[in-house]
Amino acid sequence: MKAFEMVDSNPSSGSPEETQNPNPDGNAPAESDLALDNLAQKVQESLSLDQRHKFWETQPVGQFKDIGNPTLPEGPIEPPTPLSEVKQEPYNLPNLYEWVTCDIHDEQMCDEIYTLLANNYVEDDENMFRFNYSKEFLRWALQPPGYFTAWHIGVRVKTSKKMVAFITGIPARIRVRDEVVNMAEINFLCVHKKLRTKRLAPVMIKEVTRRVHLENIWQAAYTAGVILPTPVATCQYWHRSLNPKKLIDVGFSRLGARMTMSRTIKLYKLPESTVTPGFRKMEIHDVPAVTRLIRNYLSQFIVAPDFDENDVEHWLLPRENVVDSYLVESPETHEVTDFCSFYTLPSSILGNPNYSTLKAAYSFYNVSTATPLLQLMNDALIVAKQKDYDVFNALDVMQNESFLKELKFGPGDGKLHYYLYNYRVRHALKSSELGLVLL
Ligand SMILES: CCCCCCCCCCCCCC(=O)SCCNC(=O)CCNC(=O)[C@H](O)C(C)(C)COP(=O)(O)OP(=O)(O)OC[C@H]1O[C@@H](n2cnc3c(N)ncnc32)[C@H](O)[C@@H]1OP(=O)(O)O
Repeated sequence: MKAFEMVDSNPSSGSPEETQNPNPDGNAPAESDLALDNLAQKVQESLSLDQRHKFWETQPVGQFKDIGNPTLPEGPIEPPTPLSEVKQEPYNLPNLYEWVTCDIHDEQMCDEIYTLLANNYVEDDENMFRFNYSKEFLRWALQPPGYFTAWHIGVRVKTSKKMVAFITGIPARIRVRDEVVNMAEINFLCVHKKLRTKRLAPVMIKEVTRRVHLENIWQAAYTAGVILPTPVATCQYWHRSLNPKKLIDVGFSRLGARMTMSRTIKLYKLPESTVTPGFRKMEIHDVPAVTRLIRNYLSQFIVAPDFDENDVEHWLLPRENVVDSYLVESPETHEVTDFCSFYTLPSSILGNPNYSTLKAAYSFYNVSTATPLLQLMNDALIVAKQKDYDVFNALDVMQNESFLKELKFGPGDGKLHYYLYNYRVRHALKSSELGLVLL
């Protein structure tokens, strides 16, 4: 999942003239406002560090009180328990509700999950946009090689059978420094708006943990927009306008100071076609070459997935309206030298009379060896524009910082925190030390 990141409006941060996230007064904020914003965020973060976390304090995760303690070793926090000691029955839910294992192949089940998420999943702080994961996307996200149906967990109202909560896990091999760890990636935690703050989320998390343990897996990775004990890294989203007029009309971004609409449109204009010779869509026969390229590239990061060919075929082979992948095949040697990819995650635009959907592309995995990363990503922007996306989003993970400002991305105002369950890292990592993108 991603926090919804609306954009900071700091015109001096190297972001383009059109700044994003509207100010109520419609004026560009003064530097002093920005300093106050930063201060407010720091205060918020430290308050969150002081806050008690009744549930998270009981879990094998890095605790705030242990931050910076040099005596604690890196690695698993708790050893695995014998499988025979893992609780065999599901956790108790409040009486009105029941567990359901979700077979996402089932069209009706997929509809129910889609509807729950489309109406209740992540929104931005101002409740202007809500993630609208498509059904094809959910099927892709939940069925990687070796997935477990038992890890796709719903909660229904017993009487009406209405789906009111959801959480998922998928298996993944994730490398932390030299150690490849079998983990679960946890995502799509959602409780219906009418059932919030009733402590249902901790039960959902305990139940998915139990089901992951039953497969003899003891670690997990997840991301959240909220601060919990304790992030292993904190990233920022950046946004590159492709359709600035629409983004301004729907309140995603606003006209920069001293900018007109026509100047803004000109600022974000991209060439009609890509510029790199040999740039083409990835095909199935490219899987071995792309796997080699990506494995080699990801080896430089402290935390990264350990992709094999099956993973690359699943996660990176293009799927219409789900994931797009392009590569550069050298016209001379036919060697695959560069790769870029993005996934499709639209957002519903809430309460706008003219527009209902924001079409967003999210940068996924990118590797450059022969083509400068800047040029490769500019080509990715060009194809995204050709395909009618409104905005191209990227986190500041991997080497993304090297192209964000120059390619006219503007910084978002939210943060995305990365977490590991039952795995301690000694120091918080820089976002550029992360080689992992979760959906
Ligand atoms: C080995 C295998 C391990 C597998 C498990 C690994 C861990 C996986 C962890 C899950 C990774 C999920 C990754 C994603 O999908 S992140 C996406 C989360 N979803 C949304 O933001 C959608 C909109 N929001 C909601 O649906 C609800 O607000 C949710 C469901 C988020 C909370 O429901 P509600 O608002 O009704 O609250 P409550 O009264 O039931 O429960 C309150 C407790 O829940 C803690 N809380 C709140 N938000 C989150 C959050 N995003 N991750 C973890 N914990 C969270 C909170 O700090 C408090 O605990 P504590 O502070 O008192 O201690």
